[in-house]
Amino acid sequence: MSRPQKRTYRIASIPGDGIGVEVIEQTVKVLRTMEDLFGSFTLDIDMLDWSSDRYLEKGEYIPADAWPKLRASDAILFGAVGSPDVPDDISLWDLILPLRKKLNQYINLRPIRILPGVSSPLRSCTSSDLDWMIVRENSEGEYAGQGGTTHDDTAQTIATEVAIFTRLGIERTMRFAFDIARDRPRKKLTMVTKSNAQRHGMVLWDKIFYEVAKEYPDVETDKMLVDAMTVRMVLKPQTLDTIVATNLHGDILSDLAAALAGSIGVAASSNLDPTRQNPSMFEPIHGSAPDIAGQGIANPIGTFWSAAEMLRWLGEEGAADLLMKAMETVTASGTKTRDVGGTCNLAQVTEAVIAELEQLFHSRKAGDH
Ligand SMILES: NC(=O)c1ccc[n+]([C@@H]2O[C@H](COP(=O)([O-])OP(=O)(O)OC[C@H]3O[C@@H](n4cnc5c(N)ncnc54)[C@H](O)[C@@H]3O)[C@@H](O)[C@H]2O)c1
Ligand SMILES: O=C(O)[C@H](O)[C@@H](O)C(=O)O
Ligand SMILES: [K+]
Ligand SMILES: [Mn+2]
Repeated sequence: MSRPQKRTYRIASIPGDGIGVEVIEQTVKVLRTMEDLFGSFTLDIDMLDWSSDRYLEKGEYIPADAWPKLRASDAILFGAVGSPDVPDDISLWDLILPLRKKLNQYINLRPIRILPGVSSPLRSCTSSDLDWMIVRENSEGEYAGQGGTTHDDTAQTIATEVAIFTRLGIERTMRFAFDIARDRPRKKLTMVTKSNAQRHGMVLWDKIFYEVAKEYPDVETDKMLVDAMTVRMVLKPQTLDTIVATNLHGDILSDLAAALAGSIGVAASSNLDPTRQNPSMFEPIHGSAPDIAGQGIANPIGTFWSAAEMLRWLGEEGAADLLMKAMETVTASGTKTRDVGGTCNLAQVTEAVIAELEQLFHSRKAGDH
C-alpha cells in the first residue's frame, strides 16, 4: 500500500528587528509543533538574518544574490523591520517594501476581530460588532516611491511625494476585495477614498470601484471618505464588514482597527501575490516596537495568526484551523500578554498555545475513532 506523500514547504523566515525577532522565534516553535503533530507536511524553514544590524554591518538588508532562492520559496514569514539606528525610510525601502513590490504582492489582507478573552476599548463593543476584513492595496498609491528633493540644505528645499494610481493596480485590488466580500456571510464592501481632496488618483479609484461593482450585484457596496471612516469605525463598527482602501489609508485604518479590537499585537496580515507566481509573505501588522523590544513581553498572537494564514495559503487548512482554535482557546483562558490585559510573557503564551495544540489534536484524533 502506498503511503500518502509528505508535503514539503520551503519557508523563508525573516525575523528582522526588535520584537520581530522575538515573535518569530515563538512562531517557529508553534510551527514545529504542528509539523510534528500532523506528520503530513514538512516545513523547510530558512532563517535569514536580513536585519538592521546586517545593514549597519554590510550596507544592505537583502543580499544582492538572494532573489532567485527567495523566489523559489513557497512562502515568507516576516517579523518586523525598524531600528532606532537606521532611518525608518531606509529600513522600509530596503527591506519590507522591495519584498512586497518585487514579489508582486499587490494585496495586503488584514483580518481583524475581537478574539475571545480580549476586550475592545470601545464600551459595549462585542465580538459580533467588530469582524472586519481590510483589503489594502499593496503595490502603488502613496507608496509608489516616486518623487525627489532638490535645493537641499537651502531655505527653498523642495520635496515631492507622488502618489501613483493605475487602472491595473486599482482594478485587481477591487476585484480581489469583491471576491473576499462575496465569500463572507454579509456580502458587504465599503470602499474608502479621499476623492474630495485628491481629485485625480482617488477619483479614478472611485470610478473603477463602481465599474467592478457591476460584476458583483450580490455584494452590497458603500463609499466612505477616509476621515469619516475613522468615526464610523469607532462609533458604528457593526455596520462594517469588508473594507477596501489604498496603500496608505489601509495602513492607517488597520492600526486603528487593531486597536479597536484590543491591541495591535493581535493583528495579522498577508502580503499576497494572488497570481501565485511569487511567494506570498505573512507578518503581524505591527512594527519592531523598540519601546518594548528585548523584554519578552510582546504579544505573539498577531504572528501566530499570520502563520495560520500562511498555512491556509499553502493549502494546509486543517493545520490553519487548529492553530486558530488553539490561539483563541488560550486568549479565552486568560493566558495573555500585557497589551491585552494579561500578565504573561510571550514564552508563556507560546507554551500555552503549544499545549492547547497538542490537546486539541489528540482529542480530535480520539474523536475520529
Ligand atoms: N511591516 C513592518 O515591519 C513595520 C510595521 C510598522 C512599523 N514598522 C517600523 O517599526 C518601528 C517602530 O514603529 P512604531 O513604533 O510606529 O510601530 P509599532 O507597531 O512597532 O509599535 C507601536 C506601539 O504598539 C506596541 N506594540 C506593537 N506590537 C506589539 C506587540 N506584538 N505586543 C505588544 N505591543 C506591541 C509598541 O510597543 C508601541 O507602543 C519603526 O521603525 C517603523 O518603521 C515596521
Ligand atoms: O507598510 C507600512 O507602512 C509599514 O510596513 C507598516 O506600517 C505596515 O503596516 O506594514
Ligand atoms: K510586521
Ligand atoms: Mn502599518
